[in-house]
Amino acid sequence: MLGLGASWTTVDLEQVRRAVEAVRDPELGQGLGELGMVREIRGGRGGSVRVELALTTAGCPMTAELTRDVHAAVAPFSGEVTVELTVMSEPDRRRLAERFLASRPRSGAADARAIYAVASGKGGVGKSSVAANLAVALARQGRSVGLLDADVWGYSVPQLFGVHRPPVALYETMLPVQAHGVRLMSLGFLVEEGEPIVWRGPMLHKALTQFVHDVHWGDLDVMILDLPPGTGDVTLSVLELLPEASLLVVTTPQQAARTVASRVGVMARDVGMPVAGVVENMSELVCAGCGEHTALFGSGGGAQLSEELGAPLLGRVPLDSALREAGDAGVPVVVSDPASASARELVAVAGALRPVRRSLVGRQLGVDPVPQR
Ligand SMILES: Nc1ncnc2c1ncn2[C@@H]1O[C@H](COP(=O)(O)OP(=O)(O)OP(=O)(O)O)[C@@H](O)[C@H]1O
Repeated sequence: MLGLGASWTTVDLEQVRRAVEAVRDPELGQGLGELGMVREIRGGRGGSVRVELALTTAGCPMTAELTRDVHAAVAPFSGEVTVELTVMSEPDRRRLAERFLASRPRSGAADARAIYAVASGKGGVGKSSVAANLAVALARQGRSVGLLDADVWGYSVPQLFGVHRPPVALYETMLPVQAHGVRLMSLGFLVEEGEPIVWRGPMLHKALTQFVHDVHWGDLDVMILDLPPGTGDVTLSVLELLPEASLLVVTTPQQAARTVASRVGVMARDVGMPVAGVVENMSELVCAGCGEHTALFGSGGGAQLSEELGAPLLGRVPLDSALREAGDAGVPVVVSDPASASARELVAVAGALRPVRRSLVGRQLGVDPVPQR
């Protein structure tokens, strides 16, 4: 109360401040109070409130979402809310970056409680679609999830999540882009849309090392890697950087696809990497009208591969136009059409995932469900 007449504010500004401080920054995933972004909060005539926030960068891509969330948080206390956005001073940005660096898990993404590297023998079998939807399904089950697009030449995470903005960079650290509850990083965020990556091996290795170690992933329950198809250099680099990863192999039911996918399994065995499971994608096509099942790409590839690799077949995702349309629209199918056959199967795969640790005696050890926080 400022005591400037009956028409002046009767709003409890301390209460408003607490509500604003509790709003989570959509990009940074932390409370605005904790991030030091809440500046002045002033009451005005007729119970109106003016909230001043300092953003990390002038071009912050999430201002609309942030403003909306602050309005919603203050609405119960005040009739009219104005949100004014300014930019942090350099010393404040530096302080925030230092705090991020100090609180960063020592090995970045490698400290995630479970790491799954999603691989395939060849391109186009739906590896990225599976990786993206598993990440979102796990996030919707309450896990903190990161998705690193290591498919450097064929990056598709920006398209699958419908985000094409660069990540926020704060001095020596970069913050993952958040979408559908998942923390994302992809080379595709750092180049112009559609621009090809023509980097040589050492540059790619350096970029991936930075993605793993220098990005502020925060405390992750699950890290999912979308590997390039096959068993090339980039795949080996990533697996070296994340030695605790277990492999998830995606294949179609087709015998030819199964054969090339089994090479990935051989590579995993050679580098001592456990295989968490196999996902068969583009299994039967189910006719929406008559319910008839058609094995467009043959059948049995997933089951055979699972037997060959001694790893469980975690699911058979049908060919489904809902999944393809969702990918084109930039909203993963588990969000856009959760009742579709493909979404239901992908959620079931997420529920069946179990990390497998390397055993000291050469035997794989199954451990309990994706660890809880
Ligand atoms: N179950 C499915 N039903 C229908 N369409 C699918 C299914 N899975 C994937 N697709 C579609 O197939 C295409 C290839 O999928 P995706 O990009 O996920 O494959 P990929 O194995 O990651 O390919 P690459 O390795 O070449 O990037 C996409 O257009 C995707 O929408």
